[in-house]
Amino acid sequence: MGLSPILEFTNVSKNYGNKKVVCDINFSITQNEIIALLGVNGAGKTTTIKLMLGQELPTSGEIKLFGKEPQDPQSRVSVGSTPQNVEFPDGLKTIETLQFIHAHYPHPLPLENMIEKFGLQSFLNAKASKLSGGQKRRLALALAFIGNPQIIFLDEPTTGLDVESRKILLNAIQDYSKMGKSIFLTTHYLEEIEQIATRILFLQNGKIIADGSVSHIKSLANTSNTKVTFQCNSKINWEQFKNMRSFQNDNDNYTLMTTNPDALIYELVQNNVPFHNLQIIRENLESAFLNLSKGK
Ligand SMILES: Nc1ncnc2c1ncn2[C@@H]1O[C@H](COP(=O)(O)OP(=O)(O)OP(=O)(O)O)[C@@H](O)[C@H]1O
Repeated sequence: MGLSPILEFTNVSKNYGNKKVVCDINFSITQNEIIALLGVNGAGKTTTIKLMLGQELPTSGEIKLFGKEPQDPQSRVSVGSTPQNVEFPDGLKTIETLQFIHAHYPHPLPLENMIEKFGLQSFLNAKASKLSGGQKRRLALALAFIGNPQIIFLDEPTTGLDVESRKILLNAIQDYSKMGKSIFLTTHYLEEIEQIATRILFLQNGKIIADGSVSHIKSLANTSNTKVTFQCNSKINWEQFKNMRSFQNDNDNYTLMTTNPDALIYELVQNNVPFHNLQIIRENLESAFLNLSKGK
């Protein structure tokens, strides 16, 4: 028996005036997923998150969150989120803000753990509205997790975070998914997401043009090529190398393209090619993203 979906989009479209921002998208999310929604600026990522949260209504199609409308308060209790821009009301201190939200949930996570996990100790008594941009984001992230929801939606959560805070967040996301929960996030930082995402949705002009694991997305985007670079100062008959797809050289600096770098390097060694400064540069999600965005 399959897991019942947490969220389901069926033929969902959203227009603003006569501009189609989300076009007939279908997907569902189940337990234990870390899903990254990728796409260039204006692709429709924030709109998709707003639709998921019931902050916008679809022009057509159906969205179900825990089998209910996303605006239904019963489904909202199992959802955590942070918007792209976070603001807090004047007056409440950080600790009071945490306590206030903590008290709203039936089975919240321990407050102390959240304070420690997101490094909030040093500004617990400061007014939340007066925190720095990065501190506000850390507080907002703690608030997204604090209710112990089944799914958390994060719109560009690492934007404005320093290196340490990014690490904290990425760990928090992984720990959370180990508890069987799901996280849905948008991001422009592909390198960090490549490490943790179990699934990538790729949005282009409001359409999902790819949906799958990081390796699936890379394979779709034709990134099976690996670059092998080295320096070599002797003349070589390159035609003999079966595992090489192409080569370029600039004097002694060589760049070879291959789908099998291990086999190619073995061939170089077997043929006594006197190379040095060898580097293997594997294509990453970033290049997959660029290829997909360009429609390659
Ligand atoms: N309330 C609105 N009214 C009219 N147009 C809107 C509205 N909100 C978004 N749009 C338009 O919808 C398109 C998609 O916007 P959206 O914010 O969803 O993109 P995004 O993928 O999140 O972009 P970014 O990476 O820049 O955050 C854009 O062209 C934007 O101008």
